[in-house]
Amino acid sequence: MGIPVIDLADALAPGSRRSLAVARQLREAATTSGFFYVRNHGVDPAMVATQFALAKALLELPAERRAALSMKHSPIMRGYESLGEQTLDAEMKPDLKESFYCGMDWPDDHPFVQAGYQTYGPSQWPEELPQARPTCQRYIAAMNRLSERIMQLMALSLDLPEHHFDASCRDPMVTLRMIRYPAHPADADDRTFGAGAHTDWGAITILAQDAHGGLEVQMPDGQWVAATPIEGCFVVNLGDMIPRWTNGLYHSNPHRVRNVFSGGAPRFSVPFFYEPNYLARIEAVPGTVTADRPSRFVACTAGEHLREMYEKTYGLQKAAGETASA
Ligand SMILES: O=C(O)CCC(=O)C(=O)O
Ligand SMILES: [Fe+2]
Repeated sequence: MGIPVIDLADALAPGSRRSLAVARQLREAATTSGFFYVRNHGVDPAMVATQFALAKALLELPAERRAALSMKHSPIMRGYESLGEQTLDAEMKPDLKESFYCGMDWPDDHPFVQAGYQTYGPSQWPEELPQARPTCQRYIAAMNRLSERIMQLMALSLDLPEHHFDASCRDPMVTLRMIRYPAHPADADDRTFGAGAHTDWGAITILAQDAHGGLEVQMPDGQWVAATPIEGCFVVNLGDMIPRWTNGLYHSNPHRVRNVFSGGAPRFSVPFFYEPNYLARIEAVPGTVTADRPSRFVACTAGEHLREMYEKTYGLQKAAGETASA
């Protein structure tokens, strides 16, 4: 069992000819590894290349400029995360990566911005890279379109109407992250990772990775399998909201990164995290609670779920009034 490649040709628009065939492949991946590649996804390769060039420019700004734009200055965690700031696997050493987080531009008077909800609000942009904001906004728009379509194919895969998740995905919580992994140290021990083993927290992640490799996925039998880069493909994986939405039928699998194949060069990756609307209710969809599969999760809102995850890995204080259920 590996990570399948799903070809989205003739499945990119609602009602397309191959939608049901793709939905079947998606179900197979979702009930096993929770990971798949997508090919013919409709995103211009030049746009992806531009995003990597920007990632390099952002993450190689002088240290004092990166510190000035630290995500610690942002109530919604936009900006720079420095080396070792996050520990994705609490049993391991702090992660050997640095990253830049940004999100969609929301109008200041949007009710979710006013409420200070996680992910809705301004990003921090470096003045010296004026192209950063428009480049990221274009990339996010393309990722939003692809994510919406994957959610529709997921609905079909669950024998639901194609548009079942559309309303939950209006005004989604999205985060674009650009990551730089330094070369893995020669004297690293087995507790050293670029990104420690973790599951993603949201609905779907669309990952662009450079050609070096280093990402591994844990299969249901416990084996770790390399998610080797495939030219022209994104890696898509399901986050923890999906098991909650499907009562455990679909999986969010652990994955981890070690930058060990790059010959000493840094590795760059650009994950895009797509989550439903902050207030969307995440509870088992029709057909997923059965006599054999009794209800396994407490229903919650998407916002409550996400907030709980940030608190876990960054040790954030719980915001007043937010009571995420487990
Ligand atoms: O860099 C990668 O390949 C994966 C990054 C990742 O898993 C994450 O940011 O959640
Ligand atoms: Fe991840």
